Amino acid sequence: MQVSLFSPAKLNLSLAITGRRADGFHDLVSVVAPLTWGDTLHAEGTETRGETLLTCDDPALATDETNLVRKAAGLFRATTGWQGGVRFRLEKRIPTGAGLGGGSSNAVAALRALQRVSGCVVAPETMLRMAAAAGSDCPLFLADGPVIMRGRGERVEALPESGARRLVGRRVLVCKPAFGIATAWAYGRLADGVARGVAAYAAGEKVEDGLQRWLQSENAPAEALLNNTFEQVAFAKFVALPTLAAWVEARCGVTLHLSGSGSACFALLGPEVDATHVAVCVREAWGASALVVESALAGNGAPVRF
Ligand SMILES: C[C@@](CO)(OP(=O)(O)O)[C@H](O)COP(=O)(O)OP(=O)(O)OC[C@H]1O[C@@H](n2ccc(N)nc2=O)[C@H](O)[C@@H]1O
Ligand SMILES: Nc1ncnc2c1ncn2[C@@H]1O[C@H](COP(=O)(O)OP(=O)(O)O)[C@@H](O)[C@H]1O
Repeated sequence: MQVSLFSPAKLNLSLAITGRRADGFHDLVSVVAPLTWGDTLHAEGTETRGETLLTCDDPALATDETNLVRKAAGLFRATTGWQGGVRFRLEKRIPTGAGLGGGSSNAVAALRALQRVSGCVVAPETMLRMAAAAGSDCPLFLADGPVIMRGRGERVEALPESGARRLVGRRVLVCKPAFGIATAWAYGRLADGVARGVAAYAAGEKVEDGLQRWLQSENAPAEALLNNTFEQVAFAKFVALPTLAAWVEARCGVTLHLSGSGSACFALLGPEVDATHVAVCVREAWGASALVVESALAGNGAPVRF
């Protein structure tokens, strides 16, 4: 059997990091949505028992055991006992180190593909457990629409309909400079700040109150949701980010935000905004090597139940 699965990028519309846990990870509250833009993962069964083959059209991405597609396959085999062979082919479009969740999305696409290729029936709770073991950002990709993500990332619930309809279908412009930002660096920078007495974390209760208010205020636009704890540390270190944000705001009247730990930024585009004009401004500031993509927030509104 051969399957081809779309593996979307994500945007953290809101991202509040609320504190460091005893296990070294951080607790967060984030409204996250998949995009209509992303990678494609192809998978087919092979005759050789136990083999996992992986090729990728991006030569810069390692296809060894560090690749999250392989990690997901290892978790799937260990969990289900499946011993068949599989060949993956990854068509990569989402850049790494971007805060767009490309690797995490690929891991969930691999789990879904393996369900089909192996014929194993896997319960939703088991899919969630495997996804959470693959990476903090993986569970959110089990939903096909906007979610509220909590804990380390393993607690996901569908964004209530009143919120989802203000997000799904919104046009976005995503841009990324030539450099990336490592997630561990960004979390480490927050923790360093706290160690020096800086109030780097968001107050959990205030964040939850704000989110509930946004959900209940039917007229509050998606724009009122946007904030990201990482912006302060990322913008302080990587000055190309605030420089671009100021340039795009002045030239196009569009506000850029960081996605996840960066380095990708995004803007929600109103119907009046000419995305091509914004793209030209981004390239004027960051040069031709910058990635600029127009996409939309995706979702079918189906509830996520585990
Ligand atoms: C910041 C976020 C926001 O959605 O996204 P990205 O910017 O990576 O896309 C996520 O929390 C990233 O999740 P993910 O990229 O899966 O992280 P993992 O591979 O599990 O962990 C990478 C490293 O980040 C730190 N980490 C990650 C998640 C978390 N809740 N607390 C942490 O402290 C840990 O230092 C860990 O070693
Ligand atoms: N299939 C994959 N696609 C992208 N990155 C991967 C993959 N497998 C492993 N990685 C590694 O995972 C790390 C983070 O993944 P990435 O897609 O950049 O997510 P993010 O930028 O959202 O943290 C990168 O350092 C990358 O090398």
